[in-house]
Amino acid sequence: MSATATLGNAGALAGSAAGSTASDYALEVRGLSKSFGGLEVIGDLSFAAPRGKATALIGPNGAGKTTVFNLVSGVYTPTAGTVLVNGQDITGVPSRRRIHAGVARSFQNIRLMQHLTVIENLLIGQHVRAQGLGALFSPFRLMPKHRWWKEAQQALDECGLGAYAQQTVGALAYGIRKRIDLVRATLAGPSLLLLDEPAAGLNPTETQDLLAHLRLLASRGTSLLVVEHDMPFVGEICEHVVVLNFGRKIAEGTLDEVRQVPQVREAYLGSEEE
Ligand SMILES: Nc1ncnc2c1ncn2[C@@H]1O[C@H](COP(=O)(O)OP(=O)(O)OP(=O)(O)O)[C@@H](O)[C@H]1O
Repeated sequence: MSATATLGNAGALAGSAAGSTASDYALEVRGLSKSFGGLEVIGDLSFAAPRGKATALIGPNGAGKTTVFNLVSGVYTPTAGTVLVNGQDITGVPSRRRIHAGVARSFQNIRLMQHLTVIENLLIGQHVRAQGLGALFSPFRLMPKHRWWKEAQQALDECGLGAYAQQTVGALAYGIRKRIDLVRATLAGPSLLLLDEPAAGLNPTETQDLLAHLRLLASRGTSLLVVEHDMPFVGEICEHVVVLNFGRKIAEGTLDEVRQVPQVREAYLGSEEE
């Protein structure tokens, strides 16, 4: 086992951030804590996600994975600790402005408008990119075929989804909708993309299509942080794995490395293997 398969927070940065420059990491969290009404849900969590790679955040139900996503994306304010994206401290940046720091996310539940077409949904997503005067002019309907429309169509084409552009989202298969939601999240060109259970509910073919889509994003330099229960999926795409239990990091390393950590086997993978 390498030194990166660390136990607990004592070794939190020993195998990740220490000795390297901040720019090596798409994401660093340092000493992150979050309490709700006096109940600590995330405790003194530190880890780093290498730039241009996929990192998995895994752990049993209730371990705190979604809470970490909410802290990184700014939905929650941490009780303590810092969040750095590409070396920039974004801890105090409001959620709506984190896209400008390079952070985008998808959700467990697809957030597309069912009654609109695929391209209309993507254009609405584009609206968050607009700042200043641009924000006053919705790209939706008012400016058909303008630059954002072309970018949205191009993004669909690149992922093999171009034929769906004019179809109503509600009529599409679940796996296609999930990938449309992924295109929506990537249109702003995030450097760090947070994916909450991207493979949940997908059949094997859809899962392979999603993997190809994510590999395309990674090949273009997008760093991924993935919460996922599907370990074969994690093994396919994630070069780095962080394991949480009861809001604390219990291991960090490759999937093979963390599988060997007794605490991980007890907390999560062990029970699955049994
Ligand atoms: N807003 C909140 N208020 C109070 N407690 C919360 C809140 N959000 C999360 N929690 C608690 O924090 C803990 C971690 O929840 P979280 O959803 O982050 O876990 P998870 O690892 O994502 O779980 P799952 O795999 O089931 O999605 C749970 O005990 C949950 O009840």
